[in-house]
Amino acid sequence: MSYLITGGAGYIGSHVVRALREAGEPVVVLDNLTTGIADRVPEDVPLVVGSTLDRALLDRTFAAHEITDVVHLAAKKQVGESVEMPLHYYRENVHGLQTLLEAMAAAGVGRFVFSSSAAVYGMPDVDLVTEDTPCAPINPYGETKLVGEWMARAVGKAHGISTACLRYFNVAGAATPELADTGVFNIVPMVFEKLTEGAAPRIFGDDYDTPDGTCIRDYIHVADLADAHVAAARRLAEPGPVRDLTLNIGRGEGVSVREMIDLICEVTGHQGVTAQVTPRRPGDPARVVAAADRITRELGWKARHDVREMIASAWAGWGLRGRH
Ligand SMILES: NC(=O)c1ccc[n+]([C@@H]2O[C@H](COP(=O)([O-])OP(=O)(O)OC[C@H]3O[C@@H](n4cnc5c(N)ncnc54)[C@H](O)[C@@H]3O)[C@@H](O)[C@H]2O)c1
Ligand SMILES: O=c1ccn([C@@H]2O[C@H](COP(=O)(O)OP(=O)(O)O[C@H]3O[C@H](CO)[C@H](O)[C@H](O)[C@H]3O)[C@@H](O)[C@H]2O)c(=O)[nH]1
Repeated sequence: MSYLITGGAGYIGSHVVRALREAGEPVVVLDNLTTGIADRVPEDVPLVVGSTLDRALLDRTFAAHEITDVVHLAAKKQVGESVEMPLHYYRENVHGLQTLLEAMAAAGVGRFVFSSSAAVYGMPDVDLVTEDTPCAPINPYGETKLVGEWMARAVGKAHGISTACLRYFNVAGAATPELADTGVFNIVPMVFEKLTEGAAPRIFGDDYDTPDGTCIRDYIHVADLADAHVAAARRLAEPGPVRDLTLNIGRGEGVSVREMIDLICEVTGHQGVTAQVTPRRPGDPARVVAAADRITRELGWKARHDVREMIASAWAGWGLRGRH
C-alpha cells in the first residue's frame, strides 16, 4: 500500500509528506510544480511531475505505485486571484478533484483526505465556528472548496471511499526552515516583508466589532496540521464501515491582528515598531475562530504548538529567502 500526496511539493503538502513518512507510511508525490518546489520532496520519495487534470497520468501512477490512499492538497489557494480568475480556480480545484476521484473510483482506492478550508464558512457570525455552522463562502476559492467537499462525500458514498474533509483555519510556521511558506499572501510573511524593508506593518482596519477593533483569527502550526492528516488517514484505514468525516483544524483560540503584529515584532526583535492602520480589506470577516473539539473527540488529535512557535519557525524560514 502507498499514499499518493497531491500537492506534496507545496508548503503544507511537504509537511504532510514528512509526517506520514515519520509515521512509517510509504508515500508518492504528484505535483505540477506551479507553486511547489521539487527540492521540498525528499530524495527517496517518488515525485510524479504532472497535473491532477491528467487522467492518464493518474491511472498510470495509481497502477505503478499501488496507491491505496490519497491525500489531496493540490489546488490554487489565493482568494484575490480566485475573484479575478474564477474559471481557473474551478478548473484546477473542482475539475482537478473530479478527475482525481474518477481515477480513484476506477482504481478502487478506498480512502481520501481532502484539504478544505475555513473559507467554506464565509463570514460566520458566531463566536466559535463548529462543523455544523452553515457554509456560505464569499469568494470563488471558498466555493471550490465547498463544492469539493460535496463531490468527495457523494463519490465516497457511492463508491465506498472513506473520506475526511479537513477544514484548515489560518496556517503558519514551518517544521524546518527549508519547508517554510515561500509565498507572501498571509499576515505572518506580509508583516515579515514590511519589517525586512524597514517599513511599518499594516493593520487592515481597526474599526471591527472586536475588543481591540482588529480582526480575530485562529492560527494553527503547519506541523500540527500535518499530524492531523496522519491521524485522519489512520482513522480511515481502521477496519469498519465507510467513514465520512468533516473536521475543523484550528486551536480554538482567537488572536487579533494587533496582538499578532505585536508578537511578531517581539519574536523577531523589532520591538518598538508601530503598525500603520489602513482601511479594511474587502471581504475580511471580523472573527473566525474554530470550535476545535470535534477532531480531539474523533481522532484524539490536539494542537501542540503556540503562536509564538509559529512565528519563530516561520522567521527562521524567512532567513533562507533567496537561496531557493
Ligand atoms: N495555506 C493556507 O493557509 C491554507 C488554508 C486552508 C486550506 N489550504 C489548502 O491547503 C492546500 C495546500 O496549500 P498550500 O498552502 O500548501 O499551497 P501551495 O501552493 O504551497 O501548495 C499547493 C501545491 O499543489 C500544486 N498544484 C496546484 N495545482 C495542481 C494541479 N492541478 N495538479 C498537481 N499539482 C498542483 C502546487 O504546485 C503546489 O505544490 C490547498 O488545497 C489549499 O487550498 C491552505
Ligand atoms: O499585512 C496584513 C496582512 C493581513 N492582515 C489581516 O490579518 C488577518 C488574517 O489575514 P490572512 O490574509 O493571513 O488570512 P485570512 O484570514 O484572510 O485567510 C486565510 O484563511 C482563510 C480561512 O479562514 C482561507 O483559508 C484563506 O485561504 C487564508 O488565506 C485578516 O484580518 C487581514 O486583514 C493585516 O491586517 N495586515
